[in-house]
Amino acid sequence: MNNQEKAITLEPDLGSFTKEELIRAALQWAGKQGLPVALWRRPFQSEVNLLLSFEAAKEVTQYDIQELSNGFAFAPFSFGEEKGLFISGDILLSFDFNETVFTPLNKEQGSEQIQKFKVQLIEQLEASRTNPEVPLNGGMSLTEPSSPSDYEHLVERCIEAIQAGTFEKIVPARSKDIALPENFDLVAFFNGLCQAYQNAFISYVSIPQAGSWLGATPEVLIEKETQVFRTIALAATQRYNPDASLTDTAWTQKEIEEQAMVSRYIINCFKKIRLREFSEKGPETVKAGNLLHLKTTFEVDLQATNFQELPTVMLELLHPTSAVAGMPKEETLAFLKVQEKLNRRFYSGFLGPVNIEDCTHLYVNLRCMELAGSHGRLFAGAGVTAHSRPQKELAETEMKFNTLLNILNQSH
Ligand SMILES: C=C(O[C@@H]1C=C(C(=O)O)C=C[C@H]1O)C(=O)O
Repeated sequence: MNNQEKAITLEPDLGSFTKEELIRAALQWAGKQGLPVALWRRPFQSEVNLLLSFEAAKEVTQYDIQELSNGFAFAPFSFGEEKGLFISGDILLSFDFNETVFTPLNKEQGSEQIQKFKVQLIEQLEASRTNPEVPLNGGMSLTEPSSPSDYEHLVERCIEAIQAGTFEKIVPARSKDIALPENFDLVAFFNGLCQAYQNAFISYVSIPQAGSWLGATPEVLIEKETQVFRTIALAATQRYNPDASLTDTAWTQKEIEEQAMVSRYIINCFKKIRLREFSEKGPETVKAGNLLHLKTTFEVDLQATNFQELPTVMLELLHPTSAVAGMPKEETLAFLKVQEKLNRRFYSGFLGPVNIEDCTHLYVNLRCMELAGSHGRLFAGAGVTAHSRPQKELAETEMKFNTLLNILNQSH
């Protein structure tokens, strides 16, 4: 285990608690003290991770992957103009099958911190029996007007702007406020998402400066697994039909072009930094919950190209990609700022573990919602091109909201 002390297996005194009880108590512990916390499950993994920190999340203007300690990144859509957040990890809790492992990430304090934390966690586990509620960060006002017809008009304005020639593609977004079920259970909802969406990155992040966010995103922004760098171009959307095979899925010209633009955007980023040695696989049809998308995967061997800074450089160049903003980037960002009338906050920003076990996995924060009190605010966008139809794009945002809504309704 790189940079980290040997993992300490859970002592028997905590062994009688279930994974759900431990997760709940750890989230409550962090919430009560106003400390940041991140809970996630990576695609196709059974392991659930929970990162705890003993200090506030740091505000950052850059994520230097080579320099950062073990932690979790949480960046807003307007990262660059606004600061991003970084949770420096002190303790990593990993839950896999019936085993829970506590790993100290902070070399100086290490195992002593774990022992102290376990004592506090036991107290919290007791308290949790009488009050199972997980405290949420944030208290957004739920007043943003974003009616379905407002969105259709926004799509119309996007189509007009594209036809006028300045833009190739624009991705307008909207939000939808919902009342949470009376017996809302965050941990049950998180588990429901993990079970329903094997190929998504499931996350719950709660940071006093950012609020509390839940999501099930299908989109990798950048990944570094030891010496492999990876990014993907994901776009185009249709409803998943369980009776049809993925390989038989037909895509319209509009959808093929829309996704090709995202691929082109990534290749242009590689060109900018004169990187020629990359592999490209796709486009292929992939399932994301109730939806299908087109995806192309790009990989680079960091050792062979001798380009260790690549993840940091590509992160700066890629975000926000044309899958969530548009093409050309700067012009669409300026257009959306005036026209969208939505504070996206952390929706379509990025998030994920950094330098944990020598891997970094950053995802685009899609299919997500912000939680506040008894309400949630869902966010979704759709790629608009010259051939878009407002009604269809509106329906697409509803389908994207359903990624979370279907499971919320099922698990309560
Ligand atoms: C913008 C979103 O999704 C993105 C846009 C897509 C599209 O326009 O078809 C598809 C996948 C994502 O890259 C979202 O989920 O809110």
